[in-house]
Amino acid sequence: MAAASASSSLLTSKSSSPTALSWKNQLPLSFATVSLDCGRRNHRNSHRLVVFAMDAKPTVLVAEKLGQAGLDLLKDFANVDCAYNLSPEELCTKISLCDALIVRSGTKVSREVFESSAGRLKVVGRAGVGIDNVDLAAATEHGCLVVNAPTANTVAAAEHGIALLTAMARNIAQADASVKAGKWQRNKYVGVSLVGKTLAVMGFGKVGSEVARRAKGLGMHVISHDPYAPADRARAIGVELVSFEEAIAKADFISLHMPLTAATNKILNDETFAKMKKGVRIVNVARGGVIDEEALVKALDAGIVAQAALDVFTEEPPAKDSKLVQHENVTVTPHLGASTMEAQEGVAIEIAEAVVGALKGELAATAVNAPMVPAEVLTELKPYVELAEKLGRLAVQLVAGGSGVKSVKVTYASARAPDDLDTRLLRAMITKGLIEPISSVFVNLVNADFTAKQRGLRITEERILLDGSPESPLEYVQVQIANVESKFASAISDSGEIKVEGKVKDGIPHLTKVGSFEVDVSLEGSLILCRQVDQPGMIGKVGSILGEENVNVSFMSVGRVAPRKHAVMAIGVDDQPSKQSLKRIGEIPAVEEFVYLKL
Ligand SMILES: NC(=O)C1=CN([C@@H]2O[C@H](COP(=O)(O)OP(=O)(O)OC[C@H]3O[C@@H](n4cnc5c(N)ncnc54)[C@H](O)[C@@H]3O)[C@@H](O)[C@H]2O)C=CC1
Ligand SMILES: O=C(O)C(=O)COP(=O)(O)O
Repeated sequence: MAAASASSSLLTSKSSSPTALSWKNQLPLSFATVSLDCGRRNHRNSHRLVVFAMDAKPTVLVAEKLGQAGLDLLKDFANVDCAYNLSPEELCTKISLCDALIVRSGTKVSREVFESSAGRLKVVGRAGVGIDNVDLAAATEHGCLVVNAPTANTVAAAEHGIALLTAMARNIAQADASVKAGKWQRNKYVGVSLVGKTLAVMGFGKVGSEVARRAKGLGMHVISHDPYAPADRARAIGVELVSFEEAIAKADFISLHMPLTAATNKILNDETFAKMKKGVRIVNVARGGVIDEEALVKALDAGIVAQAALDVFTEEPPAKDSKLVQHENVTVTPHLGASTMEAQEGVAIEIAEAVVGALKGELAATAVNAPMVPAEVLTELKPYVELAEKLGRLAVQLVAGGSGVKSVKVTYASARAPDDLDTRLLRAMITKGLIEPISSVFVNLVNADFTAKQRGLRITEERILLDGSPESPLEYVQVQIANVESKFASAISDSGEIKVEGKVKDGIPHLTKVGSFEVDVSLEGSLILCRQVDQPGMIGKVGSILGEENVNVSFMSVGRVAPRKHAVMAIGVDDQPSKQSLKRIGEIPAVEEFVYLKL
């Protein structure tokens, strides 16, 4: 079960302490066995946490239409409840019965949704790219993983962008409506050519770069603004990255492909429209919010913007009498960028795999609010992950007095260069170990840093660079809690902190130091730490008390200062000794102090 405790903790629930809740208490699933298997899965680079469902399935609420192939994948693993067009209130009511939720862009996954789920919701899957409709901060605070499907609709969105660009330039929508109304207005619908014109692609990510590639094929001169895109990737397809000011000033056409963030909100506004070429044409298949829609109407009326083609709106659907939608120089579609048969099938599979994987405890490759750890790294770190959680768990159980745990220092000693050691996973597990034994909060990879911060727990990390060949990622890990008393005084180091140190030996986490005493005990089951006067027969005395009530001793080690002086004995036990036995151990005359700790 040692692997179970470490692995289940990665993304799921409290489980590793004997006193902690089991999976049954956390997920309304009757998961019986958990084990870690760091193999590759399909094409994805993700580790696996294998969970065997014995008699119940998780429930996945699909709140917007999803392709059949995705639904089929979900149904193999979960109960699937497809309920479309839910009001916010209905969603909040239903969510308390669901382990996962899948949405597209039409559902607001607000803080209320996470609050209403009362901890049951473990995964939100966004069947598409933009996660601006999901309250990520609230998800993280509630330990809920958010995954998206970032690749399957890229081409569809890019093709829609090009469709809008060409349709706008040649007045296709307006001309179509005119002919259908019985008119024949050949002079009214004279268009503009694309060839030789400058297109500014704003946001050179997946969609933007595909739009750029296609526009080059149409003979356009393409420039792009993206502060975070690598210039060589743009150069490779003949696109020059330029500043925002230069892009908007030079463009005949502007196509928007950035995410909606605080920085991009209303990035096209009165001020920026004023800097554009008169007669510029604008395409938006990103998010409505990147344009100040009132400012766009003004710019259209003033002739600064000759035309706009919009797939997305600040409010969707937009008001029926929206001036922007009704404007004769504006072409609109109802957020159709991702809506091709192919993209929807792809997105459905992509999100279903991500959600099922996350429910199984895998670290999702498309996690939006959790560190993504490549499979190779995870395979190597697995025993250290276990060690980290157990050291945190041990250290906090040694704390006494009411001052609270505020300041924790973690030291990683390794021969690896700091850049080769990503400690986020280890830090999250130490945090989990520190917090869970003393609270009802469950901590996972998603919410570890947030939970620590919220509790005023400051975790500082230090790395010690060792000489030698860096075969293993870490030589030892040390956890120190400052400014606290200990119920086991020997755990206080010479510098005044509670200190525990451990290492991985033959793939098994070991405790190797308590305070200033060196011990060596594998971190499995539970542990009795006992300081005694070093004298013969102590091991036998303690062993026979435990043996009398059939408590199996898995490990024993004695660390002493000097022969016949003080020694700390660490005893690993498979079963929990009775209070009576613990009392008897404490009554052995040579025993000066002892503590029983659950791992
Ligand atoms: N209309 C639709 O149905 C669809 C819309 N989308 C939207 O298209 C947008 C782009 O999607 P992807 O290309 O998949 O995302 P992406 O993440 O691959 O690309 C976004 C790019 O925008 C850049 N960016 C961020 N802040 C910027 C700023 N201030 N100025 C300029 N560039 C900035 C990023 O560096 C990144 O390269 C998203 O908003 C997404 O929601 C995506 C698919 C379908
Ligand atoms: O993937 C995106 O960002 C989209 O905008 C697509 O939205 P949709 O899934 O079609 O509601």
